[in-house]
Amino acid sequence: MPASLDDFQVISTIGTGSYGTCKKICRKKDGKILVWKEMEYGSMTEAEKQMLVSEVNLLRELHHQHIVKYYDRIIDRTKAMIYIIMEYCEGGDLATLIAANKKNGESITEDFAWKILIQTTLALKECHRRKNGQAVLHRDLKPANVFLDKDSNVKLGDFGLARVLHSESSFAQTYVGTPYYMSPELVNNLSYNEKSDIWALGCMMYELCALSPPFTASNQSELNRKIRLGDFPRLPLKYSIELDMIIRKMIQVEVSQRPSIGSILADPLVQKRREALECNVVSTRTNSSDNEKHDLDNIEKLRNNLIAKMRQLELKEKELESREKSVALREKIAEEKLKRAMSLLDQVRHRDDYSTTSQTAVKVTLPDNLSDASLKRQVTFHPQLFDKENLRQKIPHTGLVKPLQTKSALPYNKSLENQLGFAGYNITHNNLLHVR
Ligand SMILES: Nc1ncnc2c1ncn2[C@@H]1O[C@H](COP(=O)(O)OP(=O)(O)OP(=O)(O)O)[C@@H](O)[C@H]1O
Repeated sequence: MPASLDDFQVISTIGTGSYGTCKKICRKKDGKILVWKEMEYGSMTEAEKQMLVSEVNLLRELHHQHIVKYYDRIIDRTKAMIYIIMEYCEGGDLATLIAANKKNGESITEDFAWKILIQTTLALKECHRRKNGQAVLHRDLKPANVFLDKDSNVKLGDFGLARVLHSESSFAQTYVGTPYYMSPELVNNLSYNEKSDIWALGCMMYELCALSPPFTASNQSELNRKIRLGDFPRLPLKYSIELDMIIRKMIQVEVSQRPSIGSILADPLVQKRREALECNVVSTRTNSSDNEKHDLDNIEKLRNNLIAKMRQLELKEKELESREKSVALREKIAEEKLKRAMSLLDQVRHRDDYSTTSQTAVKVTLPDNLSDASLKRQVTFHPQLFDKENLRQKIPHTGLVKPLQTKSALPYNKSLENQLGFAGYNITHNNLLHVR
């Protein structure tokens, strides 16, 4: 029994396109959520109406996991309306995704781009499969016609409908989309073919990644000129050269240079990506072999994490080793300097021993700026005892001494400052000897 409008309950309006309004509906008998597209056919000729009906019937034969499933059509003659009932794609469409990414300054991942490319190609392959010797072309491949299910898998929509609605009919005149994806052969008024769908797929993939179509212009003739030239910028650098290359191949002005669906799918990189994609799909199911695979994946991940951590440790060890080496080197330099200082000090002592007078003693006073009278006294010490221990004994409470200008064989001079300074004493600019 054919379905009737009463079999469904409208839940909400999803949106309105060029040809009609899309509504979310519930099938009463089992509660299944679907959508229908309401289109008014009043302005169509009888031939167009027939064509529309036969196309919708054709859609029912297109069964593919990446094509929006068409369930039924209901014709309401009193209102001259046709309702096309289809699978509900809760992930929305790619046009909405592109707009959201543009707004939020985000972009899709490389993996997601490959997924969309592969799944849309598979959907096109199913459509391009010749029926009675004639390929079914999409003719309106664009982000707004590529939907996503709840797991972000592709569901190609509006298939075949575009074929009818874009024909040279009065109805087709209502099409108001901007033809950014028009291929050079269409710009040159040549016929649409399978490779025109490939061109559109390349343009769509480009826009999905770059968030802007490959060819843009403010008017149709400028756009046509750019399309004929076929020059467009590289994809943003975050995308691989391989992805850029495959999209570039699809957007080639020369039709024969564009790859067919078959050659896209035969590309080794596409095959590798496809295998990975199919593995992922399998691992999301819940049978035991999937669980085993999931476990193996987890072990592999853990192994990779361990390897990465070991590499980090190795790097840290190397860093520590080189730090140790540099500390050892610095210590060695310091030792040598100390040795040199001690030997200079020895030379000074030796020179002082050589002198036979009382000049061997160096008189030291506390600096004037120490106000405590008890501290303001002269201190005498022998250069032989000129080391930290003795100075501390001789000058309690302070490390400051002032060498007197005596007949000592140890006159204050810059070199002495350097020698003593290094050996543990500082002599400041006003002849203050500071014990460190
Ligand atoms: N099967 C579907 N599942 C979920 N949402 C859908 C489905 N088909 C269409 N939509 C949504 O309904 C709205 C209207 O879609 P429709 O296809 O009528 O027009 P359009 O694609 O936005 O524009 P145009 O008709 O110019 O291509 C869009 O927001 C679209 O994403």
